[in-house]
Amino acid sequence: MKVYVIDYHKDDPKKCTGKKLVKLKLAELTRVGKGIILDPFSERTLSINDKDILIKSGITIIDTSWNNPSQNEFKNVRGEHRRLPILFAGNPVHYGIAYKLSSLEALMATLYILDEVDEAIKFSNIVKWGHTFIELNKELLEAYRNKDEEEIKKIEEEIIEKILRK
Ligand SMILES: C[S@@+](CC[C@H](N)C(=O)[O-])C[C@H]1O[C@@H](n2cnc3c(N)ncnc32)[C@H](O)[C@@H]1O
Repeated sequence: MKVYVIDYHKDDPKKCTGKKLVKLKLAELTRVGKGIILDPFSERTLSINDKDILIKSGITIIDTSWNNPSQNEFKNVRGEHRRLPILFAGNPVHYGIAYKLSSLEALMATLYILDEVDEAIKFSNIVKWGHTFIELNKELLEAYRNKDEEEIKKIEEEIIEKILRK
């Protein structure tokens, strides 16, 4: 399984998990999108239907800043764009915030949902807080795992409704 990173060099290099993946040779730098493009602005939601794309062509993470992400940084990248369903960041910068995942967390979530749990856990070991993300989202990740897009959207709607009712 191939992991690619498009790096816009917008974040503190010391905290950047995209750079870390490349440095550890767990991902390859690219300028063109390949396979699944992790794009929080996408209308399509990642699901088990995307597993073939992962296997054949891999996954591309777009490492930009959450402070000022430009939609063009995503739009200009060719490939199969997918957003992740609601999940909460476990990293120290955005802890507890919905949807604002780090590059590494987005990769772990993708692998988990596509039923590659062992791979997701392997990646969680490269940072101190990696396991926190999995623990924090365990119930959600298990609910989304191996499900198709419609099922995932339905689960997500129910979760959001529950949060709003609180
Ligand atoms: C905005 S960058 C932040 C990069 C930061 N330097 C780091 O180390 O995490 C995180 C990237 O992970 C992916 N990502 C994060 N949350 C996502 C979500 N909810 N849906 C889809 N992709 C997401 C996207 O490729 C996104 O651009």
